[in-house]
Amino acid sequence: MEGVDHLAHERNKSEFDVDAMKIVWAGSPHAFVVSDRISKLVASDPGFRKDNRSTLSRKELFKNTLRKAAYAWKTIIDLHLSEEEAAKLRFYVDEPAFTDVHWGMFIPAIKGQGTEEQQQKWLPLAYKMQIIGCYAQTELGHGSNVQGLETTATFDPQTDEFIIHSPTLTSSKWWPGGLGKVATHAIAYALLIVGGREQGVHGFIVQLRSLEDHSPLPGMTVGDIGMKFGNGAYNAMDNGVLRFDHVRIPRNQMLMRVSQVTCEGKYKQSDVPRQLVYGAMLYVRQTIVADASCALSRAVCIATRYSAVRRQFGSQNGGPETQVIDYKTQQSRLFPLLASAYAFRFVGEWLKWLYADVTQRLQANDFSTLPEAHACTAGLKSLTTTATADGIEECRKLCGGHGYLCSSGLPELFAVYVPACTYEGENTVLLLQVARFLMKTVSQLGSSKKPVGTIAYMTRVEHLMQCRCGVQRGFAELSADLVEAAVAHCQLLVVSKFIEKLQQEIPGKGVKQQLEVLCNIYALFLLHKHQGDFLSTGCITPKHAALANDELRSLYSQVRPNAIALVDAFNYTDHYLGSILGCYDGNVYPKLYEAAWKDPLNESVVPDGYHQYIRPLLKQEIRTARL
Ligand SMILES: CC/C=C\C/C=C\C/C=C\C/C=C\C/C=C\C/C=C/C(=O)SCCNC(=O)CCNC(=O)[C@H](O)C(C)(C)COP(=O)(O)OP(=O)(O)OC[C@H]1O[C@@H](n2cnc3c(N)ncnc32)[C@H](O)[C@@H]1OP(=O)(O)O
Ligand SMILES: Cc1cc2nc3c(=O)[nH]c(=O)nc-3n(C[C@H](O)[C@H](O)[C@H](O)COP(=O)(O)OP(=O)(O)OC[C@H]3O[C@@H](n4cnc5c(N)ncnc54)[C@H](O)[C@@H]3O)c2cc1C
Repeated sequence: MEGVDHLAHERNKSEFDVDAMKIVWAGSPHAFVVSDRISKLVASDPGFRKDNRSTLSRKELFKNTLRKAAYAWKTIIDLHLSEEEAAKLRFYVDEPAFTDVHWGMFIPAIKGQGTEEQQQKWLPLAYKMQIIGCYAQTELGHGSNVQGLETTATFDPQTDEFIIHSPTLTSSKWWPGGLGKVATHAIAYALLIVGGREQGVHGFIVQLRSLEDHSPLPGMTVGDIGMKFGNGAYNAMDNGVLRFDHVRIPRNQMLMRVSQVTCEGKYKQSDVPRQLVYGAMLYVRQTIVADASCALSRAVCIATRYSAVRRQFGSQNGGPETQVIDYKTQQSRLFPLLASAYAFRFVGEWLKWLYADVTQRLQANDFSTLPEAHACTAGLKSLTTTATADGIEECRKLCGGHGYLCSSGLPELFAVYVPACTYEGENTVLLLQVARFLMKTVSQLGSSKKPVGTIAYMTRVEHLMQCRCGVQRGFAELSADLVEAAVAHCQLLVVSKFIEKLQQEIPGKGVKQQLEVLCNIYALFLLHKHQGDFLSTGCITPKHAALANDELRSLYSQVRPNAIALVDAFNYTDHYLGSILGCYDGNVYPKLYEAAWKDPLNESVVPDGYHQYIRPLLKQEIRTARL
């Protein structure tokens, strides 16, 4: 039944103002208007079609991605879109591409680590896409351990140049997105050697390919690293390999905000901390947290709508079966994920503020909050991406068998999303950074240096005041426990930022009440999941635990009538969702049926290969056939 809203009865049940919730989700009325307009623009333009992605070969997929990126750029120019609108357009085009890294890493690295002069030279070219950049840090043999990178940048005072070189196979750059086939330039990270002395890892702007015919410049061996997890999905991205053979670049192409090399060959450090070399990672981790709520909400939207459409068992007197969303087990798996999507949205908003704050301070040479900003971005990146990747997979299972179809949108979403647990800092490695920060704080408790900001609570935890161990002592031995402590610290951040959000004025009938329910679900679900830890540490009694579980069940019942409206508030178009199971009108079965016939296998009734393989089998001619 085309045109009928099969979820209308669900929408009629909702107890709050969905339009007002859409604005809360978007962040502001302005953000909502921009997001709404651009998502509809992309959805209505056949040039951004994506429903055939999973059936394309790698080469076709990649070429189609190039076409879309060029088309997106033309649209941005033709419509005079602002930077904010252009970023939204790329977001809703929803295809991993070299442009993500160009805008998301190459430009921020120059902004954060380049001098004024370098920014003036390179940024206008990058903004106009007259050069396309990638971020070449990771090597075949070294990813997490940045200080272990082997690529060298040796200063030659005779020519005022750096010689960039890959001395070993393991020093080959390996993974950078956009590097394989597209990027003309890279921010390449290399061990700086000046006057025979190693000065640690620094970033360099290196041209990779000719701006005339795109051929690699002399001394560069460059290509794609090959197929990745999932058909379609992240294979639209040309993650690359690069080897340098004594490539020479001018001295002024070392990013010199943090430290400089003079033409006489003197290495000088500014009074900004060395850690600013890692600045681009701080920025991207913050954007990844914001993105986690998008990916999780997308999966949750699909699973929630489909759970309201899908019916199994419970038919009474020949009436309809029960909607699976009414099963308590389905609710107990789905609603904590719905709550998490909202929780990550708000902690992402807060992290954006924290990042803006630390950036402003750094510009004024106040470096005091950098360690906290590093711990927050690293920890929340780890927590939200792990939960989102697991959550997408849970949503797939919540959709039963149909969740396994590519047309559900969930396999591709998972395949594209799951590397977020690894890139931009492997999640366990990042939690160890948080643990180190926490242990440092503990070791300073009782001194004159009082913890402030997100760690201020530590002074109130009595038994921490008794800890007097050095940071390093026992760290490695206890690292598995410390990682759990780091997760707990980050969960505390998520919960407290959700609570702070609720303390703000939130307009719209019933909106605040719904958010309170979701906040309580998020917190109580955590308590439920980690009941053992809470009980064993005496933080709660068994009675508290039982009360919390009762409350959780009651909260699920409160969410139930509002579930569809709560996912409608994400305001996703059917194009962006890319899922038959999650389509707005809930008309799932005819769409699934129709889509099946479009599969390339159904182009012929009798398949290719029948005469060669099936018929000889059936006719028992297999032994004589030439296979
Ligand atoms: C389809 C796309 C989907 C989603 C994306 C959505 C949005 C993103 C938008 C744009 C991005 C575009 C595309 C994304 C897709 C993929 C791109 C992927 C890119 C990459 O992966 S780039 C490579 C990233 N690599 C890493 O992250 C490496 C991880 N390793 C490290 O960070 C460090 O080596 C490590 C682990 C921190 C160790 O550092 P080190 O060896 O120096 O040892 P220490 O532990 O002693 O640290 C020294 C000192 O420095 C402090 N510190 C460390 N890092 C930072 C930092 N970033 N900022 C500030 N300070 C830092 C540390 O705490 C120590 O301080 P202390 O001495 O204790 O005071
Ligand atoms: C899709 C994708 C896109 C990427 N894009 C880019 C890009 O654009 N540019 C770029 O430079 N890089 C990129 N990368 C590389 C990425 O940043 C690295 O893969 C990442 O930093 C993890 O490093 P690794 O692969 O060396 O993992 P490893 O560090 O080898 O991790 C392997 C295992 O060892 C464990 N481990 C490592 N160190 C420790 C430790 N100290 N203590 C305890 N356990 C440890 C980890 O927890 C993990 O379980 C990309 C990667 C992917 C998958």
